[in-house]
Amino acid sequence: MTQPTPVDAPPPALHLERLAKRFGPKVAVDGLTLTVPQGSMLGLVGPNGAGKTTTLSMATGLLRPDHGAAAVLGHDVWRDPAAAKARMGVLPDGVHLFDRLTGAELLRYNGLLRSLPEEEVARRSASLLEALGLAGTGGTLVADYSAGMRKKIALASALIHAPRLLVLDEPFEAVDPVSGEAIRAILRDFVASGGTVVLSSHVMELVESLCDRVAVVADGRLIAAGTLDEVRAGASLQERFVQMVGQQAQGGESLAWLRTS
Ligand SMILES: Nc1ncnc2c1ncn2[C@@H]1O[C@H](COP(=O)(O)OP(=O)(O)OP(=O)(O)O)[C@@H](O)[C@H]1O
Repeated sequence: MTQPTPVDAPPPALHLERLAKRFGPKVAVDGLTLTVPQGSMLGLVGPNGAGKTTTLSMATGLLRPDHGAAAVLGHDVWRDPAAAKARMGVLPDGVHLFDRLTGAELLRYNGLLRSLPEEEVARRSASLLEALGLAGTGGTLVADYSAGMRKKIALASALIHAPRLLVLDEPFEAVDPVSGEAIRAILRDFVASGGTVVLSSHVMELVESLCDRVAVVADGRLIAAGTLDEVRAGASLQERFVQMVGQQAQGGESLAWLRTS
């Protein structure tokens, strides 16, 4: 696979090379190439059905691409999955958790699965539960968690082995503002210490305030990528996004029947 970096440069945190996926007649991802340098926070944005989740699923080894390749810190996700996955923490779309475990048990399970010693798992679990505002609910069954709490425990599970790359599908969805702020602080700190984050979101203001790089996907193709300033080109990200994607809200004449008077 083509590496766009010079031989002696550090490998990118994530490199996607002409990834493609089709579901029956539907082309979900159409030859998408993207490089995410280490130490950056990239926001992946695009309209509903653009192919973001499919891309992230292929990037993280959850969905096998029809064509193309993905590499995490130089390790091919499909040819060397153990090395790639050891370096990556993933918050997938529509997380399926073992919900008959308590939050603390779920973290312990994930920590032990990552070969961490028992005491280290306990230490990291306690600090993650605390940082994410779940300290009082570590003994509650995940089945009894709210949607936002499930998102937070899934994020904690993705962090417990201190990965170098975090791939997060809509990490702020259903999360309250206080927890959202805590998650932002965790992600900023993670990147400041050399980690890399790739997150998808529909909230342009959030991407604008948190990310230093943006990739815009539409119809399974990358239509823009670069630093935040390069992509927004003097406008707000929201304005640029609407211009690029061309799905400006219509006046709603077809909904005239909805007007009551
Ligand atoms: N398992 C599947 N079977 C059939 N079609 C699928 C499947 N998964 C995704 N698709 C289709 O592929 C396209 C891309 O879907 P995907 O979930 O990747 O988009 P997305 O950008 O994440 O959307 P959203 O912002 O709404 O979450 C859509 O047209 C979707 O209907």
